[in-house]
Amino acid sequence: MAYDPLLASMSASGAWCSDAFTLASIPGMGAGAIATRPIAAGTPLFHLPLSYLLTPWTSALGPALAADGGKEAWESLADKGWAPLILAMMYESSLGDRSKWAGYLKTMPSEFGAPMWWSDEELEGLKGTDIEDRIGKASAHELYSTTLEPLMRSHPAVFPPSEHFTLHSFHVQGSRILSRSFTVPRTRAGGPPPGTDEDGDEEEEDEIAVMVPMADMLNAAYEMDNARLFADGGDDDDAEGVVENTEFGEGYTMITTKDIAAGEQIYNTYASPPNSELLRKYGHVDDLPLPDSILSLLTPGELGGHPFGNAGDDVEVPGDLVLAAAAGSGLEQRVEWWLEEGQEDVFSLGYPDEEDALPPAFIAFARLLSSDAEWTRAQSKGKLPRPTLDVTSSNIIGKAIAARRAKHVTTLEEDLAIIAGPPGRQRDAAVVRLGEKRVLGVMGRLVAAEEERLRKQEKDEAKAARSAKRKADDAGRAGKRRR
Ligand SMILES: C[S@@+](CC[C@H](N)C(=O)[O-])C[C@H]1O[C@@H](n2cnc3c(N)ncnc32)[C@H](O)[C@@H]1O
Repeated sequence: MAYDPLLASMSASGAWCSDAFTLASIPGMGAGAIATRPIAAGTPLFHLPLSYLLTPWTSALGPALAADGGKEAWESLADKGWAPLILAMMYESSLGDRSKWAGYLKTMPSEFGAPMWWSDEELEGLKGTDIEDRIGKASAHELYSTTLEPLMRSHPAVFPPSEHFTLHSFHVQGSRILSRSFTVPRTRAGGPPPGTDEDGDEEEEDEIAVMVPMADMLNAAYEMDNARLFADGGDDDDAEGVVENTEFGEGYTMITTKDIAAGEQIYNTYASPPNSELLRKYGHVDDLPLPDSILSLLTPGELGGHPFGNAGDDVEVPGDLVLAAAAGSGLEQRVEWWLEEGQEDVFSLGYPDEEDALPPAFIAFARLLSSDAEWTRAQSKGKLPRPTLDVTSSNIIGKAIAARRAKHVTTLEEDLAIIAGPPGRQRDAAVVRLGEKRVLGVMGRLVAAEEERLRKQEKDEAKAARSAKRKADDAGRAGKRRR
């Protein structure tokens, strides 16, 4: 069967795999893992030794380049993000059956739904969404042409002319990493231990992207995860003791976190990102039944007979829209101060939960721009403004939300009509747009209601103060008359 090479490659590398699940084709999701019998929570499904993770240090590329006089060239990639892993995957693919990961590489997709692969016309559908400026095709291309291509050209013995060393293959491997990699501490990937800083203290170990065969065959959907990858050896804070019960050596083990019925799909978690991020990285969107707590916040127009979406959706409101909404002069100095304090220049809005509706930093920023008293206090005390809404800051935030909403070029009706149609890239883009518009709509109304309440409160307080003053004046006049 199609996945036999992966299983064979796993067992040849000292990995272990339970027969409590099988890999199968799942409509709309590619391959996925299905339970072949009931599985209790806490059951290991497969285990991989560290040496079977595909990383820049476990790959045969480093030694091959060193043997060809390319040690320094290889090491020069260390601060170039995914470049070493992409090159290692290109190289391992070129080895064919001589690669330790041959069976794994054969099961990997070469076609992707992520916008990196969309035509210009398809990309039009993402106008105004959070993905629009984050696709990163141009910067990826630059990494290839300025760094990887020259390195490969300097070592033709390691990189002979081959379909595996082209720009296309570079993008394929990059997309595999984007949609399937895991991050692990550098030393567990086979990398060098952290160095020391100028005080002689050990630097914090960084996390790097690696490929984890079989673990990347699991799909995910919002809060549906029933298994997770745990680090054997106890460096996983979330392991909750389950790891100590496994009999495996150092490596990673996929363990069920819930009881799973026979025939049910086994889901990992991708950390429940919003649809914009799901589409950008993984090439799909979550269009699942929304909870009543969200549905009740939508207008009939936003609902549009489609009670589905991603409860984890969010939208970013850039700080410059807040600055424009504040519309004051000399505010750039306040923005500079804010950034020097290490604060973000974008504010992420999601559906409100009971505790926090607006991010406190969003309110604090709006207050910094709108209140001279807060600005004076910020400068003299070095403190961020209090994250408490007043009429002016809620008005500014409302305007910034409206300005962010205006970046979407389609209407709700157009989006909903596309969503009612066939699946595909256009529909995925419309699902992203609808989710963003819903979040902005909900948050815009919430802020407007708060502004209204605060205005009324201000008016009532002013009225009460006037009436108290009148009473005091009347009492004063009466007192004078009595005297
Ligand atoms: C880590 S891989 C999972 C295995 C993958 N299905 C395969 O065939 O190799 C992630 C990819 O699986 C697909 N996928 C995962 N979860 C999905 C979902 N809920 N709906 C649709 N596709 C999904 C997406 O193509 C995503 O890029």
